[in-house]
Amino acid sequence: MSAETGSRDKINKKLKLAIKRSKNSKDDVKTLDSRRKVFQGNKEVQRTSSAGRFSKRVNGGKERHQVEIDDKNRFKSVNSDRKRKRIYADQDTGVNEGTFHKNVGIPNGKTLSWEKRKGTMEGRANAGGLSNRKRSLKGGRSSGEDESDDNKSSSKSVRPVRLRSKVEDATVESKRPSRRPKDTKVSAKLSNGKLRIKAKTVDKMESLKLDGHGDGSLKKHAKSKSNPSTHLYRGQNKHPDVSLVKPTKRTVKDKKSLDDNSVAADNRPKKKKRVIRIDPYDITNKRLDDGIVTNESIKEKDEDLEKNITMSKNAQFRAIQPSPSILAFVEDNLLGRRRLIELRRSGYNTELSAPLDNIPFSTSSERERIEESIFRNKLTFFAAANVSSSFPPPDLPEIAFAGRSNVGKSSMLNALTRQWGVVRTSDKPGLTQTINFFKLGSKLSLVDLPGYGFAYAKEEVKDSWEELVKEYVSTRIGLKRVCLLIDTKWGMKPRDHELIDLMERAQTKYQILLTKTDLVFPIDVARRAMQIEESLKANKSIVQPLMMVSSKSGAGIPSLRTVLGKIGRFAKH
Ligand SMILES: Nc1nc2c(ncn2[C@@H]2O[C@H](COP(=O)(O)OP(=O)(O)OP(=O)(O)O)[C@@H](O)[C@H]2O)c(=O)[nH]1
Ligand SMILES: [Mg+2]
Repeated sequence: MSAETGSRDKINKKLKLAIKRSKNSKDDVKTLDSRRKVFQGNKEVQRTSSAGRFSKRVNGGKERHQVEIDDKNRFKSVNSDRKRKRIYADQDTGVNEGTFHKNVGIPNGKTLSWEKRKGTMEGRANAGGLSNRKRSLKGGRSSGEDESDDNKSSSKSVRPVRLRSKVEDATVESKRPSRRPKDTKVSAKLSNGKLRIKAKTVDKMESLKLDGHGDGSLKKHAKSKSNPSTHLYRGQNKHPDVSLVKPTKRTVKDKKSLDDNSVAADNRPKKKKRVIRIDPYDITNKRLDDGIVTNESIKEKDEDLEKNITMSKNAQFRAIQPSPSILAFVEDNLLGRRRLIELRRSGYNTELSAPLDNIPFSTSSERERIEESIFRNKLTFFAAANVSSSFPPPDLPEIAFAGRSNVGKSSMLNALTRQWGVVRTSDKPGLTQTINFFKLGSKLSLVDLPGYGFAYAKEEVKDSWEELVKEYVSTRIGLKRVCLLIDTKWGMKPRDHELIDLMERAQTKYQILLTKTDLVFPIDVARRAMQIEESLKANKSIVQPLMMVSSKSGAGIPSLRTVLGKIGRFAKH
C-alpha cells in the first residue's frame, strides 16, 4: 500500500506541476504574443521568426521547454536587435569603437572612413540612438559639427540617414567621395551586414563655415557657390584655415572671386609675368619691331649707310678701267701678286729675297750690281730728331720717306740700298718714332719719317709725331723730295690728303709710291694708280710718275733708284 500511495503522491505532484506549468505556459504565450506585437513593425524580425513552430510548441511539455528555448533564442534575437540599437548608441557615444571609429584617427590614410572624409560623424559623440544619429548626420558636415548642429541652415541642407538593417554586426563601408562633388549630401545605408553611407554637402554650409573661420567679408558670398575642394580639405582637416593654406589652382580662382581684399587672397602666389619671346626668324615678330624707332635702330641704319658708302667706294674702285699703258707697265714689271713659276719663267731668281730686284743683300761686291751708282754707297745713320731744333744741318740733298704707319717706309730704305740691319723695321705700327737721318755716301741723305695714323702709341705722342713731320716737310731746307708711300691695298686716307695739302702749300716736291704691290692683283695695282693720279692730277707739287714698288718682291725698285738717283746727281748744294 505504501508503495501504491507513494506512487499516487508522485503522480499527483506531477499533475499539479503540470497544471502549474500549463498556466505558466499560457502566460508565456501572452507575453510572446505581446512581444510579437512589439516587433510587428520589424519586418525582418517577422521574417526570421518561426511563427508556425512556435504555435505547435506551446501545446506540449517538451515542446514548451523548446518554446522557452526558442523564446530565449527569440529573446536573443530581440536582445540582439536591442543590442544592435545599443551598438548604435554605443557607437554614437564612442564606447564601441567599431568600424566607424577605426579610421577616424588616420590622418592621411587612403581608407579614410566616410565621416573622416566628410567630417559628419564628429558630432555624434553626444548623440544617442538612431534619431540622434540622424540628427548628427544632418548637422555633422565639417569640423565644426557641434556648431553646425545648431545651425538651421545646415540642418536643412542635409538629407536624413536611411537605415536598412537586419544584421547583428554592422560594418560600415565608406564610400569614397568624389574629388569634386558639386552638391554633397549625407545618407547612410545599412543593409546586408554593411552600412553604406553617402555624404553630400550643400554649398550654403561651406559658405557659413567660411563665415565662422574666415573674414567677415566672406559673408557677402554666403550664397555663392563654394569650392568643393575646400569642402574636401575642411572635412579632412579640422582647421579650415590650414586647408586654405594649401590651395589648389581652383581654390585660388575662387578666392579671387570671393574677395580681392581678403587675407587669403593676399597670400595666394602672384602670377609670373608672361615673357614674350620674339623669334628673330619669325616674320610676324619682325613686324612688331618695324614700328619701334630706337637709338639702336638708328645706329643700325647709319651703319648700313656707311656700309653702302664703303661698298660704293669699292664698287667705284672696281669700276675703274685702267689705261692700257698702265696695264702694260704693270705687266712688264711683274707688279702685283705673282706666282713664283711665273717669275722663274721670266728669268728671275726666286731664291733671292727680292727676286725682281735681282740683287742680294749686304755684300759690297754684290752691291756693285745696282744700276744706280749712288745707291752703291754705304748707308749710315747720322742723326735722329724728335723736335725740329734737333734736326741736323742740311749739308746734303735729302729724300724723305713719309706715309702712314706700317706702310713700309723703313723697308723701302733697305730695299733701295740693299743693306741689312741699318734701318730697323717691324710689323708693329709705330716703330719709327723719331726722324732718322741716313747718309748714302757723301752725295745724298735719306730720311726715315715716323708714320702717322694708326700706331701703338698715345694720342699725344702720335700728334707730336704728326706735327714734327708736318714741320719737317714744310720747313726743311735741303729737302729735295718727299716720297709719300701709299699702301696699294687701302689707297689714300684723309691724313695722306692733309699731308699733301701741306706740301702743296709749302711747295715741297713729293712723289707717290704705291707700296706692297705684291699683295694685290695686278689689275688692282693699275686701278689704284689710275685712281690716285686722277685724284691728284690738279696738284702742282706732285712729281710724276707715280711709282709702284714692292720691297718684298723688288718690283719697281730699280726704277725708283733711277728716279731718286737723278736727285743726288743733279742736286745743287
Ligand atoms: N708684303 C710686303 N710687306 C712689306 C713690304 N714693305 C714692307 N713690308 C712689311 O710691312 C711691315 C712694316 O714695314 P716697315 O718698313 O716697318 O713700315 P714703316 O712704314 O716703317 O712703319 P712705321 O715705322 O711704324 O711707320 C714689315 O713687316 C714689312 O716686312 C712690301 O713691299 N711687301
Ligand atoms: Mg719705320
